[in-house]
Amino acid sequence: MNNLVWTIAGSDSGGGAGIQADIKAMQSFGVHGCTAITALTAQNSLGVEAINAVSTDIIESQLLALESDMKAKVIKIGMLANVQQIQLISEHIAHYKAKWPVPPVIVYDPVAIASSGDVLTEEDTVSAIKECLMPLVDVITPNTHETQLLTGVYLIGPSAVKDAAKKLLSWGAKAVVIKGGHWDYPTGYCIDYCTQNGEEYWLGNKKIQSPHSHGTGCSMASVIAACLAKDYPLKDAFILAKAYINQGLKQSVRYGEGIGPVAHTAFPTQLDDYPQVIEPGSWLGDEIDFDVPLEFNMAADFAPCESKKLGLYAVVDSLDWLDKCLQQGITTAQLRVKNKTDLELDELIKQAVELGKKYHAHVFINDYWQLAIKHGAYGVHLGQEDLETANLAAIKEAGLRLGLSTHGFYEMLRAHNYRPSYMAFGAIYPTTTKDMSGQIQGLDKLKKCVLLMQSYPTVAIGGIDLTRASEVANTGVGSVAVVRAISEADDYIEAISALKSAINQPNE
Ligand SMILES: Cc1ncc(COP(=O)(O)OP(=O)(O)O)c(N)n1
Ligand SMILES: Cc1nc(C(=O)O)sc1CCOP(=O)(O)O
Ligand SMILES: [Mg+2]
Repeated sequence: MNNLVWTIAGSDSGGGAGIQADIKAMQSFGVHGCTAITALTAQNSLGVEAINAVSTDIIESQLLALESDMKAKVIKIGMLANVQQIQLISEHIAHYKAKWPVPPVIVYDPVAIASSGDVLTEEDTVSAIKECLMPLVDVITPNTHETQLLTGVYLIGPSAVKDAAKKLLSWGAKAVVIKGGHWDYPTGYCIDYCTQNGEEYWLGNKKIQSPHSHGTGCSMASVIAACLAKDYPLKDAFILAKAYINQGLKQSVRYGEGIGPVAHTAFPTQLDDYPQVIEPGSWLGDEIDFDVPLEFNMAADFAPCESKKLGLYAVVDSLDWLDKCLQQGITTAQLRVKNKTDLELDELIKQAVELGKKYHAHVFINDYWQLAIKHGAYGVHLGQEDLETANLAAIKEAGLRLGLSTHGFYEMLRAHNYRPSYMAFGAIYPTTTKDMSGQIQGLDKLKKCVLLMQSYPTVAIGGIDLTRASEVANTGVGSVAVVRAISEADDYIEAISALKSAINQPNE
């Protein structure tokens, strides 16, 4: 895996922002940072005394040295000190995008520096950014001040944020993250916005009251760049960058007489540091005028599961398989049927519930929450797309448990808003049971998610078989859900027994 990230940015002699912050943030996320320095700033904790632009020849020599030997997977661009620099960098990036075997992903964090002339307030700089650089940018990460300077849109509220983002997209950026750290909207909160491929996400948390916040913008963009280099989707990179900054603000200290730098720490492991995914129906959602979907019935705090560790979890597509699994002592199972008529479904779900009662097992019904309520199932399992349409209030009122699917950090935090009865993480490995391409999590992410969601029963699913079950269980996850490891086994009775042993579940 290519874990090389370049930062093309200015040096901060005070060590809190620019190149210095970028390298520290990248290091925290396990990527190797290379640099091409555009300016040598003279600054300390009290302010910027000088910005000494590096000549385009010297910048070019740094880029050529890196290109010949250390091609980047992601390039983060920070301070560009003048129009000549913007043009030079744009030409080089255009070349990389056209000629490299794997074109780099470009994260552009425009830097407005308020001292001896702010580059973003000069009209020819903004035109050069707009015309030369923006069409090459994959993700632009301005703060609210930089957004206003670039777009001319005054950010009086959330709809203005969306308008400004649309403008940046129309100039060619593929995705926009607008950092709300300096915004104080709503009062006492910090909300951030991201839009990509026609989707938009808002994150929010209470403002962390630390004056020592120098370098937060550069660091946040660098974490996004590092996470993209590690193949996280942008919405997860966005979450992790916010959590890293929140963690760093809590640990920040001053070194000079003025404002200290955000602290550089490690991968965030405390749920408290993670932002909230803002959803319709929530307090923050109302504050930022979210449209509530027509059929949306928000509910949270679903009935708990009997046990924190659900053990071997059989996901089956017929009553025959349900019966066979329960007969072998499996205590958690799911009926997951697709493409049946309403009449067939009604009968199947009724009988699945009866089988659960017969064997004193916990049977979840996938997707069909109305029939699960009608027949008094133990619980339902829903996907993220169901959250907008299912009547969650009715599921909760009927006392059914709710299991939710998640694929990554964004979906995990979204699911956490609903306080489900268990949280499922997938797909851990590639699987042929369902198209999960682009959503493979692996063991490292599973371990991180399980730690963050340790207050829930946790379930791992996707591509798990006998050879992998024990390494999955070693992440601390409380349950391993399987389809083919049972249904395609030569001897399903042996397979069930071996899977239970592999995850250290006693065979009752
Ligand atoms: C235990 C468990 N985890 C995840 C899923 C997937 O559910 P969903 O995202 O709703 O997708 P479909 O199963 O409906 O295709 C699951 N069923 N069970
Ligand atoms: C149904 C399902 N859901 C997944 C998710 O990640 O949400 S992966 C998956 C398929 C699991 O089948 P197998 O054990 O045969 O790989
Ligand atoms: Mg489903």
